[in-house]
Amino acid sequence: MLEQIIAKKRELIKTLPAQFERQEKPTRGFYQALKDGKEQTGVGLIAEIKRASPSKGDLALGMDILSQAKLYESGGADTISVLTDTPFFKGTNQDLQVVKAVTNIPVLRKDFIIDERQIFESASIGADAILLIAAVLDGKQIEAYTKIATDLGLDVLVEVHNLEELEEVLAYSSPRLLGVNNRDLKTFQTSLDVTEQLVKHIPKECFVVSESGIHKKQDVEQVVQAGADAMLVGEHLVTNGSPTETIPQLKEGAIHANLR
Ligand SMILES: O=C(O)c1ccccc1NCC(=O)[C@H](O)[C@H](O)COP(=O)(O)O
Repeated sequence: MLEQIIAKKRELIKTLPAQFERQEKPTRGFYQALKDGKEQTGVGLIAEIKRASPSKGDLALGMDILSQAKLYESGGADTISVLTDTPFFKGTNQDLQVVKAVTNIPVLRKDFIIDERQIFESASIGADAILLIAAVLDGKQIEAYTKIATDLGLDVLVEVHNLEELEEVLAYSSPRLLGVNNRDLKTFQTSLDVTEQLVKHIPKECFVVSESGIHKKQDVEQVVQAGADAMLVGEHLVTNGSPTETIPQLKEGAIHANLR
């Protein structure tokens, strides 16, 4: 699946312009917002706008992005992730622009970045942070792309799925924000044990985000207890009623973990 996604991405990148306009406005601090969220509630939250996915198909095709984003913010999300990939996730760059315009919290562009022009594009559409995936980039590319993003004022979330990817990343850079994705990209199964296992190998200075497969407060308790500082939640928040109720419920899991 990942190979198919990347093959399609390569085709689309050919159509990107060589240059993009710089944003006038300064970016919102994505990393800082997650840190503040952790300090205030025990766990930072990246709430995801996810219309569809390769593993689950259509999740929330008719979702009103504008009100969903506002509900994320008023429900207590510290930041928002927007999947901008169209062929596999049915998201768009415009989704991100809408989210940025109607909220005051930082926005992550969640896409499959394999070319530096996509980083300039991310800045031009108003992203405050980008995702770099170790399953599709080597350590050197992650180091180089992080520099480009940082120079543009963007924060970077580096994502790993296993120890091999983690070691490759750490051999070339020291990411401030490290995402551990609990989804196996071959089987699509999610297991929070991935966070438990990998956190032990992550330097203490990294701010760890547990990503995917988080659906209830017990899941949050498990990943926070394991050492995660923040979580990235998509499916649960787009399919389970109002985020003003589901977000506080999830965040409660951190209180339980920290009380132990
Ligand atoms: O979600 C998928 O099916 C998927 C398949 C292949 C590559 C990436 C995929 N998802 C991207 C994500 O990382 C998740 O959207 C994100 O972590 C939220 O996960 P969830 O809370 O389980 O929706």
